[in-house]
Amino acid sequence: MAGGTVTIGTRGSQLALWQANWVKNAISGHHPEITVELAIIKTRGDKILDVPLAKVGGKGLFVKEIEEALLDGRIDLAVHSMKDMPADIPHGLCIGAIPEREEPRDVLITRSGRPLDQLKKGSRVGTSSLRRSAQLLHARPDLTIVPLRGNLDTRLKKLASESLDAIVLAAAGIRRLGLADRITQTLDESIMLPAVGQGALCIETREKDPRIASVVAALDDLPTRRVVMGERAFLNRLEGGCQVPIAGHGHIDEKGYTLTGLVCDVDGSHQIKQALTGPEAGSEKVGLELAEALLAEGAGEILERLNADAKQ
Ligand SMILES: NCc1[nH]cc(CCC(=O)O)c1CC(=O)O
Repeated sequence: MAGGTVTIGTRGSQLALWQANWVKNAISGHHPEITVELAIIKTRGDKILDVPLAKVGGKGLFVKEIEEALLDGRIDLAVHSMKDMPADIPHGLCIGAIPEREEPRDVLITRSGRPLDQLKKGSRVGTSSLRRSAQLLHARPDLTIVPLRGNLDTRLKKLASESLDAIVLAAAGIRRLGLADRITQTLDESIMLPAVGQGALCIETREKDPRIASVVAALDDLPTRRVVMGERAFLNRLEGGCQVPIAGHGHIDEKGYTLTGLVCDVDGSHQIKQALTGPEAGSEKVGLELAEALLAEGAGEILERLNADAKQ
C-alpha cells in the first residue's frame, strides 16, 4: 500500500470522536505509511437537541451530512454508530467494514443504586427512545418515562439535575468513554432487547474506491458483519418510515445464527417477540424471515397504528 492521506468524516460528539479515533488508530496500525486525518461534520441530529427524535422524524438524522461529504469526495470514509444507520444506504456508498462489536446491551444507571426490579413504584426513568420506554413499561407499567436527549455526558448530568431516578443508555457508549463504573445494571435482553446494530460501528465508504476498500478491509470482522446484517435485514423489512419500537439482536453459536426480534406498542401493552435460527452465512435471510413471522403475528398493525399517530 502506497502512502497518502485518508480523511475520516465523523460527528463531533465525544463518543463519535472516540469511535473515529479508534478507526484512525486501527488504520495506522495496519498501514503506518498512511496519514489519517479527521474531519468533523455537524449533522441535523446534532443541531436539534431539544425535540425527541421520534418527533423530528426523517431517517439518517445523524448520518446524512456525512454521507454527502463522502459522495462529494470531501472525506474518504465515514465512521458511524451502526444503530444510527438507516436501513438503506445511498446509491454509490456501501458498508466498507464492520469492526468487532462492543457490548450490545443497554444499561440502567440509577441514583439509588437499585436495579430495575427494585426501583420504587412510579420512579422517573429518563429515555427518549421508544424502544426503551416501551420495553421498560412492559416490565414495569408503573414507571414514569421522562424524555432525555443530548450526548452521553449531558444525559448523565440530567440524572441529577432533572431529578430522575434512573436513565437507560447503551452499554457500548458508556464503556467506550470509560464510564463503566457508573453502570448500575446491564439489562438482560429478555427485558430490554437491544436496538438493531447497537454497539457496532459502521465504516461507510464509496462503492468504487478500491484504495479505501483495501485500507478498511482489515478492520472488518466477519461474524459481526453477519450478525449485524441479519439484524438490519429484519429492520429493513419492518421499517414503516418513522421511529418505532423495534428491537433486534442476533448471535452466532454452535447452532448457527439466532436472531431475536421484537415489535412493541409504545405503552408496552402489546409486545410481539420471536426468535429464529438459521445458517450463519444466511443471516440476512433469517432476518427477513423473522420479520415476516412478526408481521404474521400482527406486527404490521402495531406499526400502522404508530405511523398513523406520528402523522397527527
Ligand atoms: N442514538 C445515539 C446513540 N447512537 C449510538 C449510541 C451508543 C453506542 C452504540 O450503540 O454503538 C448512542 C447513545 C445511546 O443510545 O445511549
